[in-house]
Amino acid sequence: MSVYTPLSHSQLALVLDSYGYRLLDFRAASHGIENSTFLIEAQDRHQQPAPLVLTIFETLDHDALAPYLVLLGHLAEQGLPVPAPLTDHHGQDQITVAGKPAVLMPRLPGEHDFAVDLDRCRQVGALLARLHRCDTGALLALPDERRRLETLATQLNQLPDDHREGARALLSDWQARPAGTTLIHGDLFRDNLLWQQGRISALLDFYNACLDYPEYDLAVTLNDWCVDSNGKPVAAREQALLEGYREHGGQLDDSLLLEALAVAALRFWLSRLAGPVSEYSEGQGSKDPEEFARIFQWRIGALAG
Ligand SMILES: Nc1ncnc2c1ncn2[C@@H]1O[C@H](COP(=O)(O)OP(=O)(O)O)[C@@H](O)[C@H]1O
Ligand SMILES: N[C@@H](CCOP(=O)(O)O)C(=O)O
Repeated sequence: MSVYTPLSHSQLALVLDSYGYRLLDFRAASHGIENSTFLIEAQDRHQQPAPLVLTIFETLDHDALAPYLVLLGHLAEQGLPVPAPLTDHHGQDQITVAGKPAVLMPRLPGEHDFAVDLDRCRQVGALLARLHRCDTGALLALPDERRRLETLATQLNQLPDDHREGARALLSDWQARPAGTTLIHGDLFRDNLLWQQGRISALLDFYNACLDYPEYDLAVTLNDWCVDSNGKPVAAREQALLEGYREHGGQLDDSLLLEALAVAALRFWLSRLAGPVSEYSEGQGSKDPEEFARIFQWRIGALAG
């Protein structure tokens, strides 16, 4: 759970009122480290239950948030299990709460479940293939991952001596490639999916989405879903995820994937080293960088052959 911006019952009731909902109860979300997320029980105008989520954005401003909201609406329209933003009485999909941008969305069904098996890996691969096929014509420009990597490169001096120069060279090779043009999620970790009766019911947290190589998205995903507690790749899981991807029309370049796996491991090692978005959090706040140090070691070893 992370709540950087606490809200009182009456503050939240006022917010919901401007959308035509009556607040019954709320709690902080138990996952997530970037924003303040409240899971809400409410009633609509017809006294029907309305499960909702309010997210207060801790780092994105209104302009930066706009492309993600367009993206969510677009993906929901195309039948992906993502929450489309709701609009208030004034037709706005973004509001200001406690001085920060905020968005109200339907709460999608399902629960977090961190267990990994081959069937789940296959479903995740299939979901990524669907996402990567989405048309991007109607979207507003999304920030590009290359810029994020450029910013994260400032953390390279925090790496241990034996990895620093290798990591620098890897990143500079990667950055020299032109960016890909496929819509990618960029953060498909287990905590960004919900499950219901063994099927994926929600894909969440699109705030790392961008246009880049599908191999990079697969790499981010494989590094969370398909490694053991020592960061060692689990071949059967990788195969299942990639099979699911290919069976649903996804195509990939194996040598690009090998490099992307190392870059993606480094990306989350560096972002975890950079620390939480704010000193103050009522919850999880940060994640262990060492987990990605171990994954990086495996991935850079495989890349070196
Ligand atoms: N629309 C939604 N439906 C159901 N649960 C949600 C929804 N949005 C967020 N959550 C819950 O809140 C958590 C944090 O949301 P997320 O967008 O991942 O925040 P953060 O950006 O802080 O990582 C999710 O892991 C999930 O448990
Ligand atoms: N998945 C990343 C952190 C991104 O934060 P999230 O809370 O938005 O998923 C990691 O594990 O480092």
